[in-house]
Amino acid sequence: MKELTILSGKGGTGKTTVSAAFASLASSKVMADCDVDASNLHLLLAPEPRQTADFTAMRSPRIDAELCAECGYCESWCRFDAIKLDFDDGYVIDALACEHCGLCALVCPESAILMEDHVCGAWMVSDTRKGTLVHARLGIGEDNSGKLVTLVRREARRAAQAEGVGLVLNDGPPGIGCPATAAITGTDLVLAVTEPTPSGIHDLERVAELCKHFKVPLAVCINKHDLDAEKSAAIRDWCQSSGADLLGEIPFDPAVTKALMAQRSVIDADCGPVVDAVTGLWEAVSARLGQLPGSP
Ligand SMILES: Nc1ncnc2c1ncn2[C@@H]1O[C@H](COP(=O)(O)OP(=O)(O)OP(=O)(O)O)[C@@H](O)[C@H]1O
Ligand code: SF4
Repeated sequence: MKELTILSGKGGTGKTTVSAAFASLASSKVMADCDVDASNLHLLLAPEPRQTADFTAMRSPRIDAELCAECGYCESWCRFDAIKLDFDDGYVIDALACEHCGLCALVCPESAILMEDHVCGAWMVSDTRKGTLVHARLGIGEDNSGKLVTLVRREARRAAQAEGVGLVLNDGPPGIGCPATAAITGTDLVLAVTEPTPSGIHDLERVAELCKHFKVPLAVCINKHDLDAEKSAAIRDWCQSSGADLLGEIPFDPAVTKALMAQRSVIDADCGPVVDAVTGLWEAVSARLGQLPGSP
């Protein structure tokens, strides 16, 4: 089984546009929406959930006032200043400052601090007109998005195995933080969708560093390449000098936004020259995946 993760660093470069197009072009695959903070692939795929489950993760610690000896040990260890002495309530935890590291529970000599799980989101396995989609929803203000991305990927691989499907397509999150890291570790190939803008180029370099660190091969696609010829040339040069495979370039076309507003992929909406560009990109990505170790 092969796993492709589509990333960008900068948000809004066209990850979901490309992921939805690949979902239309790949004959056999399971899709995973790894943008759990602001998922939007489901808007294009009209999923019908066939399995729904709670996502539980570690919450803020709770101090049991009965057991607490008010020694102040936890306060002195907490590097986030999240534990304070309240003259009425004894030692209390500031939920906004707490980073859930759990150190206080480890150091408390009275075992007075409890770490409890709570429901902070949900994940779903759904039927769509393009095949199975695994997606998730993180509650407002909740942490643990990296953990939820890992869960979504695991369930997508599980579904692919059960269905005898050889490809998992991950629509990745923006940025290079914890959710992006969780979306690329152990994946076979990252396709970075970039655009010819200063932040597009800057964030492409950051994605490349991340891929290098986790030893994941990087391929690149320039979306809206005709909006700035000079910056697109700079991206081509960068790909050549850094050894990243430039696998395709997609022109700007207002029909793309119209297609997405009609909840259709650019392939299904037959978006003129964009269709040829994305089809060529998909063929190049498939060929690249086929050359990777472990391919039939
Ligand atoms: N080639 C293109 N021509 C014209 N508009 C485009 C093109 N590609 C993407 N867009 C538009 O850019 C916007 C962002 O695209 P998309 O949602 O695919 O990006 P994203 O990287 O998934 O964003 P996010 O980081 O928010 O998930 C959308 O309005 C889309 O219609
Ligand atoms: S370390 Fe334990 S006993 Fe000491 S103040 Fe903190 S919660 Fe109370």
